[in-house]
Amino acid sequence: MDKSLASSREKHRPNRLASDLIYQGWREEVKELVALLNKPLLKSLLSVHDAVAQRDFEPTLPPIPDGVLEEEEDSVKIVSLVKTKEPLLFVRALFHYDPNEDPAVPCKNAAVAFNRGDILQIVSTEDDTWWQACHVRDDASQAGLIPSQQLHERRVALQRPKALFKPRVKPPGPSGVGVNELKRRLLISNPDHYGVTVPHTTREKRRQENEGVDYHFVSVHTFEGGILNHRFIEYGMYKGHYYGTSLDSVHQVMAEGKVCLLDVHPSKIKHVYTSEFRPYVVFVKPPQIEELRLTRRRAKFICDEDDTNLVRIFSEEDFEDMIDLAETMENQYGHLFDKVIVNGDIAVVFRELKADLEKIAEADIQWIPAEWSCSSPTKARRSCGYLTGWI
Ligand SMILES: Nc1ncnc2c1ncn2[C@@H]1O[C@H](COP(=O)(O)OP(=O)(O)OP(=O)(O)O)[C@@H](O)[C@H]1O
Repeated sequence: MDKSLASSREKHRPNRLASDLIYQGWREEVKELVALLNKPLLKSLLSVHDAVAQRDFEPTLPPIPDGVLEEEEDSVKIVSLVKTKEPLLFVRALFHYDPNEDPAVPCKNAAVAFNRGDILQIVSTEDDTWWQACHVRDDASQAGLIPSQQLHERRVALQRPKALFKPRVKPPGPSGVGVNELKRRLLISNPDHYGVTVPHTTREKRRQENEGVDYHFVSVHTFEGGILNHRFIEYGMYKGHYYGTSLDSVHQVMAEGKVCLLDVHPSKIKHVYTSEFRPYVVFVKPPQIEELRLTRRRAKFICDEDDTNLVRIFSEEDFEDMIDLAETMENQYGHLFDKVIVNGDIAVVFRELKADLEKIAEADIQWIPAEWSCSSPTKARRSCGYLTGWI
């Protein structure tokens, strides 16, 4: 498309178009159109289009030095090396790094410390083990060494889960950290916006239960077919009956136009880690033990002892297990989490979570793996190193 077309669209920015259409009596359609045109994805698409139409992407070449063309040589080749303003790549850190705690870093003073969530500009990936990067938040920041993706992945793979050495911890076990409480509060706060999945089970339907509301009641044959066809995100057996959460049940919630609140063990996140679901993963972790004791004084939780569900109050041992298990999970799966919240004061935590989810829904902006930016639905392996795309 040529410049004249691009500049003609410039004149028809949403506001001008909107007032023309409102004048013609298209008020509702106009609102929808303006909302659509203001979506970040569409805006980016239009700005890329304009850049291409105006050939903005071409580097500005420096002028040819005086006298070069007057030289007597038969053929003069002018080679210009131009470094564009384009950076090598931006990444968002998925783990915390402190060179002072890293005995392997070649030079602590030449390394860059960062926290989970920081945005870094990668300057060099030439070395397999140590990359060079600087912080984006800070214009004056110097580039320095950071562990490469490969190095960090190797380190994580070598980490032994702490739980293996702690016989009291029973992963995945009842955590009681408050995931259901937060889900329940989100649902009540906006039932038109949030939804939850209906699980499948092979046990008999009880009188007060409804098919498709409490559970999908299915035969063992159907359930096992679902397992074979990888239709379950998570499943297990309790008192001789299967229970599970299927991918289809997530589709059902999404088909109603709702955000699906899904509670899964971190090891199962990979099943929904696709461009189709684009999950936003929130890890709920317990506060320090003093705050746990204080906030959970009156709380009760369901635990499974000798195959029986018991409702009981938290013991000191439950608190310690909860903290240990959360630490193990965060070490092992921290790279999969978009947000970590510490569930201390429930009212404060709920407000924070709700505001965060609303911000994401409104802005329609989320960090995603770079491979999801291509059009076909893809599964991604979120590496424990970095995420490299931002949409
Ligand atoms: N921040 C909090 N302050 C006080 N009580 C809380 C808080 N968070 C959760 N609770 C209470 O702790 C108990 C266990 O919470 P909840 O059932 O939500 O845990 P859960 O993580 O979903 O556990 P499970 O995975 O075992 O189902 C409930 O009685 C809940 O009301």
